[in-house]
Amino acid sequence: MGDLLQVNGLTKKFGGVTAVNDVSFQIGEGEIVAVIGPNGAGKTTLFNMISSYVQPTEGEVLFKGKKLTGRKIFDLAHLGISRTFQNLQIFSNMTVLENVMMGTSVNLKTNVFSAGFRLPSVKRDEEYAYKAAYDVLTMMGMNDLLHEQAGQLSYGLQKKLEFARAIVYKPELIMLDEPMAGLNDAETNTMAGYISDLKEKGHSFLFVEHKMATIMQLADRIVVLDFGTKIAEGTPDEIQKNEKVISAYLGEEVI
Ligand SMILES: Nc1ncnc2c1ncn2[C@@H]1O[C@H](COP(=O)(O)OP(=O)(O)OP(=O)(O)O)[C@@H](O)[C@H]1O
Repeated sequence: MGDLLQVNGLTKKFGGVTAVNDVSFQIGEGEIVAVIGPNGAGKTTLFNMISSYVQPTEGEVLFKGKKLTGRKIFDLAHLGISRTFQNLQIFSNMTVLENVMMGTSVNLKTNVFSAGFRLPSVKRDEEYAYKAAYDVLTMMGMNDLLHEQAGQLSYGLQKKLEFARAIVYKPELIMLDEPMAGLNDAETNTMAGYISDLKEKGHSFLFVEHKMATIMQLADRIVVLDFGTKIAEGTPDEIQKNEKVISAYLGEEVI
């Protein structure tokens, strides 16, 4: 399995605080990697560096051998990387369909939402965006909500909507920051099902999550952070038995 993503020695210092300290790991094609660790361990900062929201103090990230570090956020989408956020980032005043259509703009030649002229290329792009968004929303059982205002949806549905927007342009690597947070058990299982299905289709995932059962079920490999440092990496089985991880994070009850 070739490496899709290589994280090499990432460090981030905020003034006197070292939020992430010399963290390295890889993600192979079609692999699901989870990042876990106690609150404040540096998970979100690591995520932000990988997705170019935050520049590292040291280290670099390669995607299919190309350097990501220093690129614009929009470039990442073009390269085939998407991400969701711990705090939902949907367009509340737009409809469900429009939100997901926005996610397709990376694959379009024209800007569907600002194009003033009714050129054939704009129409083709609009049709593409509509069909791609419709197909994803149908797959996720949300096709009866197409014209609802996104801000009016329940929290669980808004999480699904953000996920739909992240996957609509079929990125190779999908980064999810706490995709199950705030979801009930049924919603969590549904979300886990979508992730497994996409893995079957060859997509790779990097996700941060606190729900242990879901992580153990989904992840091929787990990276554990504590105080910004990687203290362990391994399969779910290995991580559950790792003494350092148990004392730093998991506690005795999980084993
Ligand atoms: N912009 C910032 N400026 C200063 N310190 C920051 C900044 N962002 C994060 N930190 C600090 O870096 C450390 C890591 O924070 P981070 O949010 O990455 O942890 P986390 O593992 O994602 O936590 P949680 O599980 O609570 O989301 C913390 O000590 C935090 O206070």
